Amino acid sequence: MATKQLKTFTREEVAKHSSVDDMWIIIDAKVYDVTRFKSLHPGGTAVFLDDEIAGQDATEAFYGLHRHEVLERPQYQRLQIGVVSGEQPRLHGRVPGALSLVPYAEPTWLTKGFHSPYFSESHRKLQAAVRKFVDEVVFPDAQAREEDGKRPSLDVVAKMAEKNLHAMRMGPGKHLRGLTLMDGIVAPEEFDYFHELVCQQEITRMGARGYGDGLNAGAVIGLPPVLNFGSAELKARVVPEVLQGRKFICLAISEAFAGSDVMGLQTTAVKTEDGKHWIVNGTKKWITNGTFCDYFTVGCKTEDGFTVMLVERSEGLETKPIKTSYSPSAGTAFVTFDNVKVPVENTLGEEGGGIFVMLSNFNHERWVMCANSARGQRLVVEECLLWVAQRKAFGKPLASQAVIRAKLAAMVARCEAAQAWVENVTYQMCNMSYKEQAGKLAGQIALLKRFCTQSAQESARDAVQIFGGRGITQTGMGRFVEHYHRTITFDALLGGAEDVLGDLGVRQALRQMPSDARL
Ligand code: HEM
Repeated sequence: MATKQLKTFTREEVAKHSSVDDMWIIIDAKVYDVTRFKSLHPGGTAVFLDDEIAGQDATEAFYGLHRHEVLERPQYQRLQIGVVSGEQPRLHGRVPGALSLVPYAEPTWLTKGFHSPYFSESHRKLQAAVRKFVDEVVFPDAQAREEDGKRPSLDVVAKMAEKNLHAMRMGPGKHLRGLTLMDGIVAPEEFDYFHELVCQQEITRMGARGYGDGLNAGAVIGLPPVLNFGSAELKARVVPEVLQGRKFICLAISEAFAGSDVMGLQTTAVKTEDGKHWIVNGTKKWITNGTFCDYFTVGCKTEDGFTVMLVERSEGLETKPIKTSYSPSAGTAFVTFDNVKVPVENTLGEEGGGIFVMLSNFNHERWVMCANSARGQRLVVEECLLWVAQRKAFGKPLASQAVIRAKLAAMVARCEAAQAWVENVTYQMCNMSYKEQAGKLAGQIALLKRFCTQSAQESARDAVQIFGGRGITQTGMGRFVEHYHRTITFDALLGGAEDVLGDLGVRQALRQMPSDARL
């Protein structure tokens, strides 16, 4: 199709087109012919008949009611017939791959003129590449899948695999050996938890919570037990196909009977007489990615206590979707095991040693959630700052109301505090062995997660107050805030509920109290 030739008009010429049968408007120096469109306009025809709109510059009115992305939709781009002579369009929405210049929209280490002791040139290069990739490849799919509820597109999963993004989301370790990470930007041996933080936070920045979980979050929590406790044969078979996005894995621990109470689980695994297989019976609930997974890392009650094993989708294993408050893209499932036969070689760790397998997994899982929570909050701060600056109420920008500024002050403080604590813990992880992390950081990460999810929920509430009705509307200007507010409680529950984690953190601290210290 030939590109339409855009003409140049003076503002006086545009003003002549202000009748019902011939109507133009200006938005950001671009001239739109809305004569036919106005009767199809989702906001009604009447708005265009206003003397201050027809034939006039409607930029301010437009941006008070629409996100910039509306003008980027092909069906509306076609309405543009020209530009105002001597003027240049300058307004933009999200610029793919670019850093945002909105204050606090980026963590300090990505803010011009600010410094950080943690991030090197290699982290910065990775960040730039992952942002570009996520914005160009993943973001459009995320928005579409959140809407239609389908799982993330397999070609996006495959493209992420080409960059080895699935592998990088597992953190540093032997699984990265020999891989080309993000076209070789980072060498596998230099990849550390800050590199992983970059990957996790850039993916979260999409603002699509259900889709984000659908995008192999199951592997982030379900594969490490295989990596750390699986036999060499099992790892050789399962790990590459999961990291290459050809097979999917999830963590199946929680049950309807027992949420955070791992010892109260009722799914059983009993050995066959020849000792070669486990026979698994029971159910699991709220299993992220379960609807489409090939592998399930399952916690079972066994003769010796609690054992974790890798169960493959096979006869007797069924999954049903659970409707939750985020999108079905996450593949949240109810899983039933009816005499499912599992080779004993699929046992992860010691028989009866499942608690150790689970506990050692929790730190990384919760740290990922903290990293994501800190980044999710920041996106909401950015949305709110943009909104209060461009939206007018009572004849003044919303930002001129002190009560709005007070809310923003609290939101900024929370997200900066969360990020600073996440970066500090990340630094500790980079400098501690896996075992040391398990011993020293479990309490700290539990408290951090509690802080992140509580502050996220407070900011979600503030953001809805700032956006008003749009904060509870799934389309239009407040759509990211609505989504955030609707889905934020997931973070506060998955990987341990807030009260449970708070208690864990304090109990750990009390255990380390010096016996001779007194007030
Ligand atoms: C080329 C110009 C325009 C296009 C393509 C356009 C498109 C749209 C679209 C797609 C919506 C649905 C909501 C959304 O997706 O954000 C909408 C809603 C709306 N539009 Fe427009 N519009 C244009 C110009 C205007 C102008 C100049 C005004 C007013 C002065 C206006 C007033 C409204 C109103 C009041 C709504 C409903 C907003 C809401 O429910 O929150 N539109 N428009």
